Amino acid sequence: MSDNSSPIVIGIAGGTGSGKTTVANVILNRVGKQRIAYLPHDAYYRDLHDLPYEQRAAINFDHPNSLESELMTAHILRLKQWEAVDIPVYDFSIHTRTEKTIRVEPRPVILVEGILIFAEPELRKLFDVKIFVDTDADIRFIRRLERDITERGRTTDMVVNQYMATVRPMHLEFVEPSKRYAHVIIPEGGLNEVAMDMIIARIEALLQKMD
Ligand SMILES: Nc1ncnc2c1ncn2[C@@H]1O[C@H](COP(=O)(O)OP(=O)(O)O)[C@@H](O)[C@H]1O
Ligand SMILES: O=c1ccn([C@@H]2O[C@H](COP(=O)(O)O)[C@@H](O)[C@H]2O)c(=O)[nH]1
Repeated sequence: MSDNSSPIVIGIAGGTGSGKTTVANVILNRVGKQRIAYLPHDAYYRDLHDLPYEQRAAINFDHPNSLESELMTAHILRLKQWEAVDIPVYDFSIHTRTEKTIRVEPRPVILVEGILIFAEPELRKLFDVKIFVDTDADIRFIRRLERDITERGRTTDMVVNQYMATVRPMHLEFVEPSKRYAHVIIPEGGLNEVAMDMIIARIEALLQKMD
């Protein structure tokens, strides 16, 4: 938990396509980007550039081991000490990290998003507020199909095969059970105004305690 002088850490988990980024964007817009250090867990997929593309594409990206969560944990701890961090930049179309990094400055709120952030005990214990975005699997799959084809360079077959081989089983094994750790479960994600108002009010109250 944060003391009065360290940033508040908020986690947003939920299945692929559930609306995590949308919830994060509502928080960023309503609380103000200038008050938030934003860390997507997606940025911490392991660097696989030593492997050929075919081997990279076959990796189970929905298992906790595919992410360098220890680096994210270290970054959150540094941001909590008001130190800046350089986070990796990941390229989903080729399944590996780029050589670029992005500087994230310390801010009063640290906002963390990802499918597996509550499944990792070391990460989970850092959050002051844990939000789980709950969306039916059929809706999530349709959203993912559209997104992976338009933004991540995939074909329908690739999306369907990956979903059946790893996305769905890992969701059932790791993501869905991690819902039990959430303080708040939001149906409808960022478009759920009542839930978003309550979350924003809580964040504002925590920020006031820091002033
Ligand atoms: N409540 C909602 N109703 C309809 N569409 C939504 C809703 N929340 C998110 N979306 C859309 O679904 C897609 C996936 O949402 P996103 O927030 O990127 O999910 P995630 O980050 O969990 O993968 C996006 O195109 C987004 O605009
Ligand atoms: O190289 C990669 C790395 C990850 N993925 C998939 O990304 C999703 C998580 O991102 P969301 O934005 O929450 O959907 C995860 O289900 C991985 O399967 C990938 O396809 N390739």
